[in-house]
Amino acid sequence: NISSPFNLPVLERKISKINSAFLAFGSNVGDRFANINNALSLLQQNEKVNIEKVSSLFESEPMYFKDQSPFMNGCIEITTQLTPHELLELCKKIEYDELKRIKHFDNGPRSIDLDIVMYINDKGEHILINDETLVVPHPRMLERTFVLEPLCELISPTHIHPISAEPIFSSLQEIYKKQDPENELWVLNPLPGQSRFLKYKSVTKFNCFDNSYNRSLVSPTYLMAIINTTPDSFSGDGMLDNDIDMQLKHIKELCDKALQLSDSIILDIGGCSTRPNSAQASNEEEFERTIPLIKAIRESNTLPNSKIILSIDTYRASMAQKAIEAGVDIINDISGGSFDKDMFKVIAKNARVSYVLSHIRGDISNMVTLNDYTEDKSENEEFIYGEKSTSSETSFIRTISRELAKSYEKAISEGIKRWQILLDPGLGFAKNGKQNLAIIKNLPIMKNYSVDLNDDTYVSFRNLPVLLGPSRKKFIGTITKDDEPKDRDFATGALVASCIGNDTNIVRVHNAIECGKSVKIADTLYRDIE
Ligand SMILES: Nc1nc2ncc(COP(=O)(O)O)nc2c(=O)[nH]1
Ligand SMILES: Nc1nc2ncc(COP(=O)(O)O)nc2c(=O)[nH]1
Repeated sequence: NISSPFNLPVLERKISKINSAFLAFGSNVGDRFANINNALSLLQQNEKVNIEKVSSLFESEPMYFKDQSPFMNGCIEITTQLTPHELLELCKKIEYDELKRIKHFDNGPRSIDLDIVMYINDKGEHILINDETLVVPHPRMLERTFVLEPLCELISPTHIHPISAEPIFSSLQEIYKKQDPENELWVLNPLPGQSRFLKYKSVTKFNCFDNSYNRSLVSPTYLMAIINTTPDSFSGDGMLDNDIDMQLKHIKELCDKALQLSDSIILDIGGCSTRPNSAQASNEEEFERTIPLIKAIRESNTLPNSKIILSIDTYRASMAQKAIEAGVDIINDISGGSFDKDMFKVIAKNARVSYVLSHIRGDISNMVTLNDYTEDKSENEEFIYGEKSTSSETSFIRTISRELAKSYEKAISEGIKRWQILLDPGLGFAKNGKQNLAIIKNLPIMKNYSVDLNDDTYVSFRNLPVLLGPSRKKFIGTITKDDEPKDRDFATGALVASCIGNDTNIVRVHNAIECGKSVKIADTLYRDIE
């Protein structure tokens, strides 16, 4: 387990707001994720450096010299009192002295590479350097999607490159328009255990009808199967008695069928119903219903464990910690960290565990009364696809996104890394039926949303995976006149296909066998996946 280097309490954050710099990191030798985490940890430990932001994690085929392993890349934003040359010295010291990098040849394999991409002084001016040891901005940054893509998560869409005098966003768009496979990237969510990741690939497609270029997912949608061990889940599929053998038998049948259509399956174990106004299970009850089953799944040698990604649906920090110790990969928290103040700290301490950050207002008992989004209280500058947006058409989805961006910023400030986060707009959590449909329809806008939050913090949802959970919810039954949740699977399948058409990364369903077929059809139709 790599301890998170960023879980310094806010008060201890170093005052180093003099200059800022953007660094690119890369690794393609050894445990790439550990190398990167260790390098960032060593940077953070320097008293003249403070890591302000970390991008998503990317994987890409090697550029220039092809005959080597795929690289893991990303970018960070730091504030620093070091000069550019002192910063270069620190990067080299970390690469060679601390992490024992051996340089074979230019563009060759490396355990870690830290490059200065841009350096900006306290007046906000780009520092330009071109001497025999250092060139800033990095001379090859504008030809590298593995630098520009992560960088565009950290800078505003209007950020101009000091040499090209073009917005850096535009340079990236121009590379993508070439539609060259060499420039394609995978986005990764790390999972416990070396080389286990959730992976998503987007490519740029030309739309001949309106001559536009759009990015869309081409990797398979992940199926998250709900394993309700609560007796009172609204969908009535709770496995009443905690009969582990019965549950394992059900899970085996589920996996055998579902894995005929996909390479992996996420099992979301839930021991506490979050149906509106439902009575909340005690800690003990939730523990008894979930942890023994998680352990039994991980200890089973009849289940296809290498293809099973385990999630626990809990808003309790203590439960999350116990589930991580029992072998869970993802914490699925419907509360966005708002029900338990310790949740973010638990996630931050487990750098390889992923976390579903959901939008909600209020709590289980009052969220149904909190779905008034008419007042667009945005005093923030908001962007959609990099363009400023204030239109009333997008007011609702911008409000959801803005509130979720504030939860995201709080999670990051408590040490969670961007690459751990999956977003969920929370269908049915402080939303009525029409609003749930509006979220699904406007999902591409949320995925391409960014905002300048008050304390001049820029948050972008670019590349963050999205999970949607429409399955068997009341808004479906209202439309199809199905009072019984179990009768809503066919309609859920139709809705799941629309979610996939709108670029969702993961869908959470009750009937994983039947909805797994909707996922397969939709992936084949929208993502050209055989
Ligand atoms: N995908 C990918 N390919 C690469 N090829 C060469 C270099 C060498 O970069 P340098 O010029 O900064 O040493 N770095 C990468 C990399 O980080 N990712
Ligand atoms: N990430 C996520 N988790 C969830 N957990 C429970 C429910 C409530 O539905 P259930 O009781 O049928 O599980 N919905 C969600 C959801 O929409 N997203």
